[in-house]
Amino acid sequence: MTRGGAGVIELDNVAYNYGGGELLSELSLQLAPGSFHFLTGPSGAGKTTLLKLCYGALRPTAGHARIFGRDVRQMDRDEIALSRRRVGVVHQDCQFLDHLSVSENVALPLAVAGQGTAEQSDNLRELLAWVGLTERAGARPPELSGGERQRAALARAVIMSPEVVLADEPTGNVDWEMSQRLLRLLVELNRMGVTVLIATHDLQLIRAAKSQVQARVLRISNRRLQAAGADL
Ligand SMILES: Nc1ncnc2c1ncn2[C@@H]1O[C@H](COP(=O)(O)OP(=O)(O)OP(=O)(O)O)[C@@H](O)[C@H]1O
Repeated sequence: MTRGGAGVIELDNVAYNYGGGELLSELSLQLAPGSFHFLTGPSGAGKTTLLKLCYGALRPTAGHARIFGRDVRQMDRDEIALSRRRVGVVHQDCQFLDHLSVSENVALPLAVAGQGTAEQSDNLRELLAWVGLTERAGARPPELSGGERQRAALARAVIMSPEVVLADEPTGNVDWEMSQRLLRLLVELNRMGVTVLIATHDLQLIRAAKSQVQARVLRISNRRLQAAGADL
């Protein structure tokens, strides 16, 4: 079976363990097209691991992970790489190449996909303006502030016009005003139809989002995924 339900990404009774006992168990998640989810839970609970299961960087040790209806177990590396063009990831540590400029880092997924220079520069200009980094296009990543890094990481995640964005602590290490700005960008993407999942410790951010978007809040607790309490 490769076809699942209606989710763009689905985890079906998934477990994961890195070799030292089960980190995630009996975990099911369906990201419906255009939905907005927050994923929370204590440090070390497995949020980053769950995100990696969602984009095929890890394969479940039990259960099924489906990306656009395809079971990850049945996808080879090439197919996973292709599906990654449809899933933008904002990594917790940004993962920039420090010897390249901001614009080169943001454009990297386009270059890897072999897309032409004219197209690249149009997309790139638009995107850098969207995240407010036009003036910083030539800077190297180590010269950026925390908020600039996070915005550059978001721009890189969406340069391939993905259908899904998975953001791992996209507002880590930035002040409240900047975290609101990043949230607005993610909400804007969602309004354009992009499915969004944000992993975050920041419960204040989740509360602030409630007035902007209808979001489902999930929490990893004791290896399992559950709906967060109404206090959030
Ligand atoms: N490659 C790995 N090999 C072995 N253990 C790992 C690996 N990656 C993560 N872990 C362990 O799995 C657990 C969950 O890590 P993960 O990064 O998924 O949690 P998290 O909820 O995202 O944490 P944080 O909120 O601190 O970022 C941690 O105990 C971590 O040490």
